[in-house]
Amino acid sequence: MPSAAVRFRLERVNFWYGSHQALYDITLSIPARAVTAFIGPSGCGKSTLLRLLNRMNDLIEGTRHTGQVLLDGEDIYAPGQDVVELRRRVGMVFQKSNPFPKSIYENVAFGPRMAGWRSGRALDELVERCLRQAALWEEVKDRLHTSAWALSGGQQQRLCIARALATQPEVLLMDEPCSALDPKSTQAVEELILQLKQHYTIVIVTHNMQQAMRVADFTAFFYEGRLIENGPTAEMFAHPKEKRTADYLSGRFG
Ligand SMILES: Nc1ncnc2c1ncn2[C@@H]1O[C@H](COP(=O)(O)OP(=O)(O)OP(=O)(O)O)[C@@H](O)[C@H]1O
Repeated sequence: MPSAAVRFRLERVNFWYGSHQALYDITLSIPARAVTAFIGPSGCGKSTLLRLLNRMNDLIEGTRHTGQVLLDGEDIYAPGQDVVELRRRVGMVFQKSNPFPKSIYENVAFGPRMAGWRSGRALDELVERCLRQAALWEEVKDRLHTSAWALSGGQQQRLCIARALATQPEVLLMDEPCSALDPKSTQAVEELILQLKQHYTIVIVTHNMQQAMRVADFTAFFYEGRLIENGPTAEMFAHPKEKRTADYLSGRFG
């Protein structure tokens, strides 16, 4: 990849669910303060690879990997690594928005409270800042203490982004964040992603190639657990080097 600072570096990563190998020999750099998209047909391992980046796969019994996953040069799987701190640094937003059954305010305040923040002005300011960053503040500022479940799907997804931002992460992992959203909400979330990349490293799994074109600086194409090709998005879409990439991008399969 080009000269941008590397945030994640994967070195020869293999991954298994029990005896089923889902990833093969993945070597890939993920640049800082840019958006990287993982694309490829269903089941090719995009989500598995995303979950390796903040050790969410640890929660699935019977999984194991070989190779190295380096964050700022440090192996996140090395003995003694603090997984709670890792997940604070590497936040995650899921396909289906999943606000807690609490108020809008408490959804955003949840992570900071777990980290020891008390009620007060500093917490109010943090909640406001995150809601502003998630482009939701104007829509909810008069009803912060009402249920998050009363928000629309697109608003709930932006709330989940605000909640992820509240622990002050460095990286945001997004697993198909727009797949349950209508076009207008999708546009709002995409605009947000473009804003956020100024401060955060973003990795997004998407089935939507137009979305990858619109938001991603870099794209990695996977097929049957292998990384087939990666590089700057515009270049890869215009001139794919591999036939399988070209076939996928042209809609011939997937
Ligand atoms: N919890 C699990 N237990 C066992 N196998 C799994 C599990 N999750 C995923 N797999 C398998 O690992 C492979 C990769 O799955 P993964 O969900 O990473 O693919 P994906 O590219 O994200 O797919 P999709 O686009 O459909 O979400 C698939 O063969 C899948 O069946």
